[in-house]
Amino acid sequence: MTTSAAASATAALSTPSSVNPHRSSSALRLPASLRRSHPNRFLSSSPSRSPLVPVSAMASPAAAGETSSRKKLIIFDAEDDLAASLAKYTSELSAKFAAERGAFTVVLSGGSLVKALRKLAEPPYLEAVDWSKWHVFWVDERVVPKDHADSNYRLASDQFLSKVPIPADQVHAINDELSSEGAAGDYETRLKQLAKNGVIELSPVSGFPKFDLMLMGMGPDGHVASLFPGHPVVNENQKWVTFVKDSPKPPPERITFTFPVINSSAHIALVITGAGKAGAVHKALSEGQSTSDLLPVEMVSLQNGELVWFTDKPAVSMLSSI
Ligand SMILES: O=C(O)[C@H](O)[C@@H](O)[C@H](O)[C@H](O)COP(=O)(O)O
Repeated sequence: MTTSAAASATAALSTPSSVNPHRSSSALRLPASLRRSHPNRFLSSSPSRSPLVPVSAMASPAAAGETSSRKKLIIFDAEDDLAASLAKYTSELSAKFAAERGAFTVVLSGGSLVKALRKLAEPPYLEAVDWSKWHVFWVDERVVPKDHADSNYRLASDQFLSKVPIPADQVHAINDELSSEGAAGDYETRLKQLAKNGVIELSPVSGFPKFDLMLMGMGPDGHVASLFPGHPVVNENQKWVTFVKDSPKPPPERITFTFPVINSSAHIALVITGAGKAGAVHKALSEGQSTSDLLPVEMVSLQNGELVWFTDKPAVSMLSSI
């Protein structure tokens, strides 16, 4: 999508303010193909000025006892705007969950997502966020020692966690002394204990853990967490945590949350930037595909929660061909 296409589309859609209190005056009309009923269809927006403008939402109204999910796609002019918006979004959820239940469970991926969190460790968020309520988890981890250059724990620790005062015993890293299979089982056992203690909520719908916020990236091939296209673990529907020994993205051994856990989340922020992701974004937002060849990113579909794609213009640059 060119800038001018985005700009001219920007004025066209108005979103009911009842759906979204943060409504921007600018919103994007997407092609009809993006507004149809595929589970991953979104409305979209291009907030160039506001720090947080989840402009459009597609909500399924929920009757009592039913589930509802909301999906948004936000397109930022610059990565710095994205990082500012992500910090605001996260801090608002932190305040909400800390007030509602005295804990905020946050799940991180590796990759470029971690850099996008940098503004949380700066004023005003550094002082304003109640870090004592945070419990941090990993949606996936490479099976390497914690001080290894490939470790997602180390990445998050170096770039984010070392800069904010989260109590050390609330940072739930994978046990790096175990095999991939052992580490996955151990992590699942620890999550179950934290669910028993009430730190992690359980979804009344699925019985799987319901994390307050997952912050995840997507690979150029459409993978999320360590759930890669065509790998059998994408179909795992019993375990909370599983492992792979043959990840196409090095290193090969990883542990990963399963889709039932990911899709039970209360909120997911999917951070997707750069032209290298444009093909997968295009595929994910295209119609006419069968449900048998879904990319992992297309399988992210919350039962009862909010999924927000935080993207930039290069990442959505192929959408004009839809
Ligand atoms: O450990 C990992 O490899 C990640 O958790 C992985 O799922 C990552 O988030 C994506 O590959 C996106 O990474 P980039 O944003 O760096 O492309």
